[in-house]
Amino acid sequence: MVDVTIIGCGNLGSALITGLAKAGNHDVTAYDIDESALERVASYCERTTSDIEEAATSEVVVVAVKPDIVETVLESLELSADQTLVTVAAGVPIDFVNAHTDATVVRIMPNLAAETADMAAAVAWDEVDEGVRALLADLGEFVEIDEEHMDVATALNGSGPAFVFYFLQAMKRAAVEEGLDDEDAEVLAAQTVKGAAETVLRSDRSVDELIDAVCSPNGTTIEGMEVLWDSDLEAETGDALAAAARRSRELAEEFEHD
Ligand SMILES: NC(=O)C1=CN([C@@H]2O[C@H](COP(=O)(O)OP(=O)(O)OC[C@H]3O[C@@H](n4cnc5c(N)ncnc54)[C@H](OP(=O)(O)O)[C@@H]3O)[C@@H](O)[C@H]2O)C=CC1
Ligand SMILES: O=C(O)[C@@H]1CCC=N1
Repeated sequence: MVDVTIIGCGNLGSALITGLAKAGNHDVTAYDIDESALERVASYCERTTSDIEEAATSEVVVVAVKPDIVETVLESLELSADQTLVTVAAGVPIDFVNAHTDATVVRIMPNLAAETADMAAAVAWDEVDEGVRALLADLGEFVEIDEEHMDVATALNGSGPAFVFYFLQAMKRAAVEEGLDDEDAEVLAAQTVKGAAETVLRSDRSVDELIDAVCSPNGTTIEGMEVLWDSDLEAETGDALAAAARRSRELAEEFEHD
């Protein structure tokens, strides 16, 4: 059992706590200044606290507050060199966190699918931290990257779930327009996205080969694919990803000027 504290139990922190509870390999302490946030996660963790000193005793401490609150939290956290501090905040550089703590700093870009242990995460570290590796492995898939690529990871797998939710909803709405029941359309759209993603992860075939495999000659799929290939969807998706990455770089600049 690795002792983990999650500081900030909002959207992301609560997803991490719920996912870790399912995996069952961590002793989790939840810390937040908002009592109602602690109440919402209480059944998924060993203890909740609003005492920062109690929160600071774990081997791994994850700071999951908004980027502009990170400095305040770091200033109140007394960690030692044998502890690990995990930062998840968009745009907050490792150097900035290092300047505020004696702990080993690991930067990750997680996502909301931590809740179901289907998280995609990118991690940047000077050397592998076994405690964090075990935590990430429990919550889904992760890749190791250089910190300079954190902005694009933030756009791809941090913001990415929102982009996919949007596409899923567009598919669902179109099916409802065609007459399908709302709930049935949601189940079919969501399971289709999940199954397609799982197929990409598990298959040896490329995405183009998989598209080909669905497109029967003179069948239905090719009619829909012709519409997508003729549209601006690929370029617009690229623009969305670039906008999110640009914002991550902007946030980082704010910390560099501190
Ligand atoms: N949401 C996402 O999908 C992802 C988020 N992230 C990163 O995770 C971080 C958190 O995002 P998110 O969960 O969406 O934010 P939320 O606002 O949902 O959660 C933050 C939580 O921290 C609490 N909080 C505020 N100040 C303090 C403090 N001083 N000490 C402890 N807790 C505090 C907030 O309380 P209150 O509401 O009362 O202010 C809230 O409960 C961000 O840095 C973001 O960049 C990374 C990847 C994905
Ligand atoms: O929107 C944000 O800033 C955070 C970081 C990635 C996902 N949510």
